[in-house]
Amino acid sequence: MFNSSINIVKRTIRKRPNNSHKGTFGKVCIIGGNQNFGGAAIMASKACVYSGAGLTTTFTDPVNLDSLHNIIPEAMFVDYHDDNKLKSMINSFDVILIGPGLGNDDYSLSLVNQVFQQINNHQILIIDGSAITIVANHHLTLPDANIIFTPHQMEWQRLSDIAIPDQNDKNNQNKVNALHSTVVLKSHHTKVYSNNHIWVNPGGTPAQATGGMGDTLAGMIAGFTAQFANTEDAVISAVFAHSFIADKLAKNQYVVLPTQISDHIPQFMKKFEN
Ligand SMILES: NC(=O)C1=CN([C@@H]2O[C@H](COP(=O)(O)OP(=O)(O)OC[C@H]3O[C@@H](n4cnc5c(N)ncnc54)[C@H](OP(=O)(O)O)[C@@H]3O)[C@@H](O)[C@H]2O)[C@@H](O)CC1
Ligand SMILES: Nc1ncnc2c1ncn2[C@@H]1O[C@H](COP(=O)(O)OP(=O)(O)O)[C@@H](O)[C@H]1O
Ligand SMILES: [Mg+2]
Repeated sequence: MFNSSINIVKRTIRKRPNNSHKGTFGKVCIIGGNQNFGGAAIMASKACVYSGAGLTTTFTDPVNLDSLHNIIPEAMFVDYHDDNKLKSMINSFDVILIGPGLGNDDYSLSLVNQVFQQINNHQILIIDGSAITIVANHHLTLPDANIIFTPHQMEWQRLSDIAIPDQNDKNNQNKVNALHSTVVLKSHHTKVYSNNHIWVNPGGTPAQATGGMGDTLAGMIAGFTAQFANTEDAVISAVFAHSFIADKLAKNQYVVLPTQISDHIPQFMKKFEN
């Protein structure tokens, strides 16, 4: 399991061509971070930039602007209340990540609806955190796009109607097929379900059990899928990298912070590039 996962990572993370530029490595939009959960959008943005996405733009509440730029000045900012900007920019991104720290109020719902209405089927849409709860609570119809859900077990219960004790491979795969999406079901043993294929993460540590860890993973998945052509392999590689880095840090640390994982992504990618 570990060796086959390493093989996926090695065939995914390509050496960067000399004649490349930032546009070669994908444009990502991250939508999230209300007045209470700004950290989630910032952590996702940091993870995305450190994963090597060429350009990252964060649509968030303006209260988060200074913190965003203090922590990750490489990310661009758009006020997520600016409907016209969202409308005019949305189709310019390769990957849209919506949900980290988005919250569940009416405005969050309207943002999810706007994205669902405008996204096209060439784009990758990662639905995380609050956005999963919104899709579930409001029974939203999914748009025609390359969709990746990243639920923890409770979010998956809300979305799938499968109670946590009943979340076995057969029940999960049936629901995944009905959703026509990839699902990263996060737990102490995260699994990636796609197209009748299940990958089980060989790594992970309880040192990861801290708020923001999933926001960071969502940002990594955004960064990896923006750069690497095989989306399923890119998702698996991001999940693997996230826990591989955590496992290494946990050898000397009681708890691993999400932002520390991001700090180590560039070294991880260098180690496994091919
Ligand atoms: N710094 C920031 O800005 C941060 C912002 N954040 C943002 O907050 C938003 C809400 O996300 P959320 O995950 O915190 O809340 P919610 O969806 O209600 O789920 C929690 C409920 O599910 C249950 N549960 C059962 N199994 C579980 C499992 N395996 N893993 C996890 N939970 C499990 C759990 O049960 P409990 O453990 O409490 O018994 C509890 O009842 C979202 O947008 C996110 O991005 C956070 O990332 C934190 C840092
Ligand atoms: N005990 C554990 N062992 C391994 N991984 C864990 C453990 N607890 C949490 N994680 C990982 O941490 C992340 C938590 O995601 P999530 O609950 O969405 O966090 P948040 O929304 O606070 O950012 C997932 O990637 C999950 O696999
Ligand atoms: Mg989460």
